[in-house]
Amino acid sequence: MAPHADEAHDLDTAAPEQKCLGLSQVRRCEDLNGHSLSNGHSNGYSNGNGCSNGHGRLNGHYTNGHHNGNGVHCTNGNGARTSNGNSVHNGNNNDQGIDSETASIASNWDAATVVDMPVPRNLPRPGDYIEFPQLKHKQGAPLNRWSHFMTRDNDSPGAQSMLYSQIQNWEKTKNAPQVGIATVWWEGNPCNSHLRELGDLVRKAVWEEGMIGWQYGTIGVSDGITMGSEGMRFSLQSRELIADNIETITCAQRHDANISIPGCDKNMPGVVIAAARHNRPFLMIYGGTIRKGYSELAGKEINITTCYEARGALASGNLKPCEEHKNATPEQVLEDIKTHSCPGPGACGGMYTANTMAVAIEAMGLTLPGSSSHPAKSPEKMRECERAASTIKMLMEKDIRARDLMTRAAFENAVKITILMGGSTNAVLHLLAMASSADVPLTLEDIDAISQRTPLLANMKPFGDYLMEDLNKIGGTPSVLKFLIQAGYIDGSILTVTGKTLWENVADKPSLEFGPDKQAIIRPLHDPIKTSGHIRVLKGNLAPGGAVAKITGKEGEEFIGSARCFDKEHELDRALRTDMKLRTTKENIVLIVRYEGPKGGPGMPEQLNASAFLQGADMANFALVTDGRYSGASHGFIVGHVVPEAVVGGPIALVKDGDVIKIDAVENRIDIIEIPGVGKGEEVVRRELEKRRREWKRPPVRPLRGTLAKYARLVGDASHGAVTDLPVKSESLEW
Ligand SMILES: CC[C@@](C)(O)[C@@H](O)C(=O)O
Repeated sequence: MAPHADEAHDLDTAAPEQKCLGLSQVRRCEDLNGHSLSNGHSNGYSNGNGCSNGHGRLNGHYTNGHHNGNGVHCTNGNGARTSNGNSVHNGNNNDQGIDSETASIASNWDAATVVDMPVPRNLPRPGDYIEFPQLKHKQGAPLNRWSHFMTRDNDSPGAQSMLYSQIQNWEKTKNAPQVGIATVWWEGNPCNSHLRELGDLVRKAVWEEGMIGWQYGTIGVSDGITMGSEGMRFSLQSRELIADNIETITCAQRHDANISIPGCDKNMPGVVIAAARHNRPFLMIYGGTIRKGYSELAGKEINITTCYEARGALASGNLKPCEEHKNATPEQVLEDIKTHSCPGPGACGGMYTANTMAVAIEAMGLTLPGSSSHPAKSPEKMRECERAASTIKMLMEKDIRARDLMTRAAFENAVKITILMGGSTNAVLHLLAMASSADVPLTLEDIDAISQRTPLLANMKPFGDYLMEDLNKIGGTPSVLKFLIQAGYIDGSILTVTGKTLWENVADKPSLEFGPDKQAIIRPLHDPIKTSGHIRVLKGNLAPGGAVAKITGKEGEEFIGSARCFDKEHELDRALRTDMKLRTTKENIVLIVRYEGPKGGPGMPEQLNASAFLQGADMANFALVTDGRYSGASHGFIVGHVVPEAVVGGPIALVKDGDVIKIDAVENRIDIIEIPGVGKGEEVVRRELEKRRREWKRPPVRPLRGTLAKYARLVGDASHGAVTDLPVKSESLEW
């Protein structure tokens, strides 16, 4: 069937980085947020007013008179509110790629009366994605901007018949907007097992708003369950598959909006990457954290990490029962820990990867307030699901799309809160990947620069004492955001899914209190855990393309030791279990685990088994270096994401047992500084590595077929987020 005339060539052609959309005309702006994209990280800190940071940020001309009733006036105490002054009168013109016929369909939709909406538009580059004329922006009705091409007139009777069979109501089939509800549901993982129930709540609320809610599932992989096995190789690629899955359904089925409900680590970046690609009105509902567990035999609160660390403790004779149960064997203690670590549904409870990503995405404004800290099983989580329906409808009415919120300032918030909260190293990969999908410039160097000037404040696990459930009790992420906006670390002026600014979302939340007898989870600014970030981007002759370390300071800031190399994680695992000489050495050892990168693994597996073993066995004289990655639960002197990875001939492939390696988390370097029998110093090492490179042969790469083989062929390096959907520079792409 020939496309509708208005479906064919009705696209806006302005370059995305120049776009800022007024509604009845395309306006060109320097950038998306009133400051230059290229120097975005020089954001500086706001003046504590929590709303304006003096960058002319767009923060609040979103008036539609109904639904959110926000009237958005900044409530930051000083009334500061900035606008870039580009308010554009929308009027009722019909030049946005939606014909008059469609407009009449829209009349059922109580057209919004938006008059002034300087939303920072971040449209994809024309040609990057399958194009729909509805790429044109328009406030108010119709809300079925994408789906009406199937449901109007008689062009698609087959589609209409099939849709009607599910809806049983012609009025709705023809006119109601269609909201995709993507749940990363599957029942084998506590992080995901409850998501369909949450999806059902959302679906019901969407229908009650007069819209159609289509719930569907995506794939998911559990890091916790696959940890240490070949299955773990599928974990990182599941992020890409989730993104592909949601992009496919949203675009193929022409959904008018998307609500995604992820739970486990890769789920969150996966749904956000999808949102940047389909660029429909979007919001994310995080599945929520698990409750903490308790082991009677160990006599302490426990969580999933306790299981992994108990393994090392068992092997080294450190796993002991508490006094009250002193007759229990170590095996019984382990059994009790395993039984009680996961007391219900929800994602792993510390500031591990899932909670890190959820907090980061909330700080970007892509969730309702509190989404990242509401526990999986809580009335707050249920209310959030119900509220999602009216929120998405409001976003559709205002035509605020995913990329409009995915600005440079939003990404900076995400990086900063990851550091302030002691988040997972995986956030580096995921934020780079998410930014890449939204065409927002964000580099490893930007993350490093932010980390250098951002303190670590949260006393949360893995290295600290508290879990997300504890944080929720003191006000959760909204109270933390309120504090951090007031402190000037987080930009409160970004637009969020509520149609209000981040500051407006949290201004009336409880304030954190500091001092004796108050909370001990978030440290005051004058007493941080570390004055700069725990996430360190290292470079040096071992990782010329970058590496990412997690250094909280507890483990020291410098490590010098002799290399002990392992090709693949299972070799190290075997050595840790069986090589008593290695385990009992008093020498400083740098364990190198290679051929575990995105391509070489393939799949860049998380190496929690090794890091937890070292913790559980108190092996503080060991550092770990890998081209793979770590769990959010990993801590100790750990360096991952080494680029270039071994399989492409990176220097990590050339290290030999005994080489002396220095990791310097102050100067942010990782170098081979001495080669026994050859000599010391930069030049000597460089020449020796050149010699070894000539002798190096790439080991056979497996597998050759199937999803991981496809992944290995497509995936980029970790310093660029390990993405499979790399930005294409020109149309002359070689196939
Ligand atoms: C056991 C599962 C974890 C904690 O490893 C993973 O979720 C992560 O944080 O990376």
